[in-house]
Amino acid sequence: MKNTVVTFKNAKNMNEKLTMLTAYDYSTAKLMDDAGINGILVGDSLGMVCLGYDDTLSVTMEDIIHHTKAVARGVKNSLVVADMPFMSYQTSVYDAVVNAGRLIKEGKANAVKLEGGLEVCDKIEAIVKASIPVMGHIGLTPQSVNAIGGFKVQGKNEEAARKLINDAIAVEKAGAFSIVLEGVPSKLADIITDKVSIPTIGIGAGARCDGQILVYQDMLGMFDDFTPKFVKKYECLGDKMKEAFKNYIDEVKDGSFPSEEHGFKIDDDIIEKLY
Ligand SMILES: Nc1nc(=O)c2c([nH]1)NC[C@@H]1CN(c3ccc(C(=O)N[C@@H](CCC(=O)O)C(=O)O)cc3)CN21
Ligand SMILES: CC(C)C(=O)C(=O)O
Ligand SMILES: [Mg+2]
Repeated sequence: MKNTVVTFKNAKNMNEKLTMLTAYDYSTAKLMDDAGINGILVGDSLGMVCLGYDDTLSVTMEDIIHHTKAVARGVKNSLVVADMPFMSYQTSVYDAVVNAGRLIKEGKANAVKLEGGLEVCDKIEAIVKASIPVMGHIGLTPQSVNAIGGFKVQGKNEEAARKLINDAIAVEKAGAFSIVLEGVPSKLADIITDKVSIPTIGIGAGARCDGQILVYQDMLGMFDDFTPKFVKKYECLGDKMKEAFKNYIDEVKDGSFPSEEHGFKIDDDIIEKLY
């Protein structure tokens, strides 16, 4: 059945965990959708895992739209959420609504996600007023990497913890249907999950969140530039892929690929005429 923002809200009330993964292309999204994932995020982590940047700041609207279109074509039942890239919503409420609209209209996303607490609530409110569902994202917010001074766990002291609780409440009040908690101590994430009536989706935020999300290359073991503590590798596909690439190289070099079965036939009398 098609997952909607209503599915997400009901899941919290039913105490049923929500599952999300990132995806950036058609075939990966299709596999996840077939597997029964609730939501797929076209994350701006795209910049790091697909495009090779050191952070997410260079990702553009065009990048996200391009990849969201591909993901949306692969999906039947998952909720497609597109990340609003850096500087597509921070600049003004107007920019936020226009760019959220493009992710829905051109990208075919079902919802958008943007980073921040109290300071972005005017944008969340305006986008929601335009009938576009918004997912919040607080804690470790990678678009603030230069302001924070790295990809670091947030909310470790009392003041910062209180700020995160207030941010979550503000984001809910602004109309978000769900909120990502990234890089937050587990016991603080528990408090936030209890304080808000929208589902919390955790990544490095413990087991009591209403749902979980991971970057798919991380959980498949396909990305090793860095491995956050919160990543569990369900597979080591990177090693398996490298092995397959090596076998292909060896077989082409030694002539065992392609074999006859991989070729196409033509009548011998035609070939004779060509000689
Ligand atoms: N592949 C990938 N996975 C992600 O989860 C991810 C991205 N890329 N790109 C966008 C952001 C950046 N994220 C990151 C990046 C690094 C750490 C990290 O290295 N954390 C360390 C230090 C934590 C600390 O010092 O507080 C860790 O051990 O987890 C965490 C999250 C999460 N997102
Ligand atoms: C890690 C998730 C939450 C994200 O924002 C992304 O992949 O860009
Ligand atoms: Mg992101």
